[in-house]
Amino acid sequence: MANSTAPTPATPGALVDPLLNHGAAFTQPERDELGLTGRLPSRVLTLEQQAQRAYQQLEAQGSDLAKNVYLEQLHDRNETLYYKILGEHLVELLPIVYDPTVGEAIEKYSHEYRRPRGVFLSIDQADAMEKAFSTLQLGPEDVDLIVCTDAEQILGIGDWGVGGIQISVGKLAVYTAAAGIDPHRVIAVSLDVGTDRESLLKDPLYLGNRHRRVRGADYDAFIEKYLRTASSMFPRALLHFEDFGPSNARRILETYGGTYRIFNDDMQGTGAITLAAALSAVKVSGVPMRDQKLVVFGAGTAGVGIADQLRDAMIRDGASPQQATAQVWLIDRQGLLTRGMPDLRDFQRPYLRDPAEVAGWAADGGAISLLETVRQVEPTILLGTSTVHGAFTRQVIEAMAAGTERPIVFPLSNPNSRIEAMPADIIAWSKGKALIATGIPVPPVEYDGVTYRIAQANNALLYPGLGLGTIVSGASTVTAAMLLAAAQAVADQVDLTQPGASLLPPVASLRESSEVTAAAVVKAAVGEGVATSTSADPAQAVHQAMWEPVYVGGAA
Ligand SMILES: NC(=O)C1=CN([C@@H]2O[C@H](COP(=O)(O)OP(=O)(O)OC[C@H]3O[C@@H](n4cnc5c(N)ncnc54)[C@H](O)[C@@H]3O)[C@@H](O)[C@H]2O)C=CC1
Ligand SMILES: CC(=O)C(=O)O
Ligand SMILES: [Mg+2]
Repeated sequence: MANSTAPTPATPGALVDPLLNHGAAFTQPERDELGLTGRLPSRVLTLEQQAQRAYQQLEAQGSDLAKNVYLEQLHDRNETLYYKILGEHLVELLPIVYDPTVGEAIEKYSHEYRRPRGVFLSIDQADAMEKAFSTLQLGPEDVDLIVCTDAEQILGIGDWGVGGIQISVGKLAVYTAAAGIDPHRVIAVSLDVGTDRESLLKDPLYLGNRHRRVRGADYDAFIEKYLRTASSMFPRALLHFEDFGPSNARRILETYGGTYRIFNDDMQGTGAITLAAALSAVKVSGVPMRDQKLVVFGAGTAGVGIADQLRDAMIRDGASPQQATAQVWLIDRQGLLTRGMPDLRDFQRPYLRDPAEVAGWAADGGAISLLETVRQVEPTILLGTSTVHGAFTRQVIEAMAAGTERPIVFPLSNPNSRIEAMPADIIAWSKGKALIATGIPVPPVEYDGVTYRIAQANNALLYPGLGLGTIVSGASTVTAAMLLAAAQAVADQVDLTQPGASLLPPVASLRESSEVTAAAVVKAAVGEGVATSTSADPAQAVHQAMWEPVYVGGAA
């Protein structure tokens, strides 16, 4: 049969644009005004009725990935409705649109693909960057936030090339659901520099650049061009960096942090939320922050970002810089990191141990294991940012519990397949003594008559409030004092009076918690002199800035 040349009937714009679409909730006058007469079933629904229907459809999906795909389709159809059901079911749906299910969506991106969301910037067409942003038709005042990734270290699952766009999309969804960042004023970006994952390079359906990662001077020039272009086209925007590889994450922040309004979530956001959990745990354990001994298992972007923040907290609590640094031990693939080892990274250097100090720790003269380090050091805090599932064995936890009364154990690796140990095991092995926070959401654990609520030390519990405070204050940079204010504000919201209490506020109260955190960040930005917009009442300014999922007249 010959293809028809007749034009396809046009779908009216108000039904196509997810930011404008109200679907069956368009009122009769709106339908007339927007050219929708006869293009919708006659009944006009409320947003609440639409949300009820969409939630029923969602619940009928057979798997978490299917739910993620359903929600993304809704996101692409009607953003107000998407955020309505996300906000109403945040505890249930955060793990679907974000960690851990987003990891699966990223792995399957090229196969589950329906339609694009965000801006795809290719290193092979670096000169088209400005043109690509221009297609959004947004002016210099119109953008508050851009989340970008080059996807080299997605969560704990490694390099996923262009599929990483979904982490930018997921992080933005959390910003809006958790802190009311206006979804009309944000952009998700993929910086496609290629991928080193063989399975993607061989996959005929892979949607990204089918070549290896570009590194070196060309990569650096591409990042610099992105920073220049994004910040000159959208000077108000906070530039959030997510899931870059360890060699680039810190370098980009350190090179450009003083010049551009950059935030590295894996280093700064993770460091701050872990500090908040540690502040709570220290209150319970009774060991002062200045005396904490920290073993980091997995000394990459997140692990050393956290070590830096905890070391600074020890210094603020009275330890000398030298003492605080000496109270941190890093373990990576080579075992305990000591001076003179090959393949060390610059950012690990402050914490390297003297080989003489640890001589004899390795039974066979080889690598010094986690277990041996725990036995020798008797740490008070054990941090997992290694992506090694099961690395915190019973022996490790028992050794830790033998050395300290209330061991603080934070297995932070995501997603579920990467966590270093499950809380139920850590609680049983430590006989209920461990103070725990994880990256993934974990249900409460019953042990010996106590209900242990497990804090989710995922940067999602902090970065939305930090971002909102940065946007409301118009801060020119994200300073250490703003990060500290956010961590302290999160920690201050925790009630630790009950045995087994969570070390962090629950996801159920994330929106309220983000509002409080944002006000503290605004005050810190003003105090630091980096705010460009001031208000007599920061809490009120934050409250007013928060977007709500409601239909605003016509197709607004
Ligand atoms: N809870 C949270 O908010 C966050 C959690 N993370 C999690 O932390 C993990 C690491 O993420 P990044 O720091 O971005 O990655 P990264 O690649 O920078 O760091 C991982 C480190 O673990 C080391 N490692 C791998 N195998 C090891 C082994 N067998 N023994 C010891 N060390 C080993 C690697 O060499 C690397 O230095 C991921 O699972 C990620 O999901 C990261 C950011 C935030
Ligand atoms: C939570 C997060 O940012 C990560 O796992 O990379
Ligand atoms: Mg991340």
